[in-house]
Amino acid sequence: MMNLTQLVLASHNAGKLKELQAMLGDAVQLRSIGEFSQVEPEETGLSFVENAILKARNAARISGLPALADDSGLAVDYLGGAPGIYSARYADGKGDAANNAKLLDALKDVPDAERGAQFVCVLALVRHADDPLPILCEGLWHGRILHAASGEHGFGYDPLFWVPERNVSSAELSPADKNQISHRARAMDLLRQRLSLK
Ligand SMILES: O=P(O)(O)OP(=O)(O)OP(=O)(O)OC[C@H]1O[C@@H](n2cnc3c(O)ncnc32)[C@H](O)[C@@H]1O
Ligand SMILES: [Mg+2]
Repeated sequence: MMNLTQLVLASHNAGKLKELQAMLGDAVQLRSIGEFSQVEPEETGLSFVENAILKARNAARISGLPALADDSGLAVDYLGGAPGIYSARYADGKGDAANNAKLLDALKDVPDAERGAQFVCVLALVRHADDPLPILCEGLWHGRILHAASGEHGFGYDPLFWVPERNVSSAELSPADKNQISHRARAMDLLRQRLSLK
């Protein structure tokens, strides 16, 4: 088994780093790829899996450390799974607020019953840049897209994602609660099992 006291997280998203480090606890220290490079790799894959592997390999190459990547996004039923792997770029790189505004507009007048969506998270772990056997773990979180933003916690699309288990938006969940039930939490549970971490 690999020595995993230190991993580089192949992400420039501070929200992901915070959540993943909280889930891992003290056993594994996540170092941001931002310590090594500010250049973000182009996400050229057509699936979450491809993009997660691409980001993990890139970070391992740059840092010389084993690397964990998180490729995630929001798949909306009414939009045939969009924005999906393009979630971060949905409003052409103008950021979270613009992404949320565009999504609300795309679902204007769509009734609740047709506003189903899932958050998706794929975690990829490589021991080194050319690792032929990346560990892949996926987590899904089912919910619905609200008609207006609500809540201040989290990041990205959280203010628009209604969580049926709690009857609030995911931005209204405490960070600890989100980290128990989110797509990312589910993927991380699987990863911990694969690595025999507790
Ligand atoms: O690629 P890295 O550097 O990791 O950072 P990123 O923000 O570009 O990450 P992705 O390419 O995986 O795109 C993820 C998109 O999905 C959104 N997203 C992912 N997880 C989320 C969560 O838990 N809550 C809200 N939005 C989330 C996020 O805001 C982005 O728009
Ligand atoms: Mg990205």
